Parts: sequence; C-alpha cells; structure tokens
Amino acid sequence: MRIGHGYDVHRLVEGRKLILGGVDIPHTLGLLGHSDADVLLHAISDAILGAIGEGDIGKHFPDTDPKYQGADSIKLLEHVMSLARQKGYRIGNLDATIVAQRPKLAPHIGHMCANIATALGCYEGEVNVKATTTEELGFAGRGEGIAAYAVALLVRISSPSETVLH
Ligand SMILES: Nc1ccn([C@@H]2O[C@H](COP(=O)(O)O)[C@@H](O)[C@H]2O)c(=O)n1
Ligand SMILES: C[C@@]1(CO)OP(=O)(O)OP(=O)(O)OC[C@H]1O
Repeated sequence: MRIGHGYDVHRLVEGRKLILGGVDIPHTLGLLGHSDADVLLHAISDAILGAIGEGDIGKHFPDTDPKYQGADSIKLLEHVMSLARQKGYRIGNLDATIVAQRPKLAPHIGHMCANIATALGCYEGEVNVKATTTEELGFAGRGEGIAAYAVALLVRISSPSETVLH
C-alpha cells in the first residue's frame, strides 16, 4: 500500500466558472487558473501522484504549456490514474476536504464523488469529499480563494509491468 497527500489553492475572481470535482457550481465568483482551476481535482491528482512517487501536477501538466489552458481537470485526473495503474495500483480509498466559506457545497458533494469515482475507475464508496468553512478566518474565510486537501491510499494490484484493467 502507498499513501499520498495533496493540497491546492486557487483565487476566487469575477468572470470565471466555479468548477469543483467536475461540477459547475452556480456562484457569483469562480476560480482563477491556467486550467479550469478545479482545486479539488488538483489536490486529488497530487495525492495520487504523491502515492506513486511521481512528483506533482505541475511536473506532468506545466502551467506554461498552452495545451493545458482551460484544461478539463477530470481529464488530468484520468491521466494521473492511468499512471498509477501502469505502476500496478488501484484506489484503496480517497478522502478530501474543500475549504470554502461559500457557496454551500453540500448539495453538490454527491455529484462530485460520482465524477471522481468515474475518473478513477473505483467505487463511489471509496471516495469521500467534505466541505468546511473557516468561520470567516483567513483567505478562505474572507472569500478570496478556495483550498482543498486530499489523502489517497493506493493498493497494489499487479506488478508494475502488467497491464491492468480496472
Ligand atoms: N462551503 C461549505 C462549507 C461547509 N459546508 C457544510 O457545512 C458544515 C459545517 O461547516 P463548518 O465550517 O461550520 O464546520 C460542513 O460540515 C459541511 O457539511 C458546505 O456545505 N459548504
Ligand atoms: C493544472 C495546471 C495546468 O497547467 O494549471 P492551474 O489551473 O494553474 O493549476 P495549478 O494547481 O496552479 O497548477 C498546476 C498546473 O499543472
């Protein structure tokens, strides 16, 4: 088994969509980034890359590369999971926390978990996403940005050289 941790932050600005866990969430502000700025999927991607010893998303998808401008972070996560599979791992379980003062995310969490499970080729029961405010403290509390943390446990399913369908 291998464990990995991920953390990401994106600034909230006007004129951008708020996409979290692949869900387009109605809000007056959205997250700024080179990609679609899906801070939750970036933290999850980093957790998986960490677990397999493959650095971070900046290494695999540089924000200097125009190819990733406006990129759908679900596609980036799918690619990260394909690297994990090539190394012989599947998801054991994944836990993540979104830190956002607003909007209320609870109504969207189920949809996020379904999107993430589909991208990772795992069961929804292996994916848990939570949300918390910071009681109006700090950058998240002031509504300047949203942060996300993720921890991924990966389980070995084969030797690294085997092709694995999951
Ligand atoms: N953006 C958010 C933040 C929190 N929630 C939900 O509210 C619960 C209480 O949050 P506290 O920060 O006061 O602990 C939390 O457990 C979430 O279920 C949310 O939906 N959206
Ligand atoms: C996702 C990438 C893709 O160019 O860009 P951003 O959306 O800016 O996200 P960030 O977490 O700042 O950096 C990682 C980059 O790989």
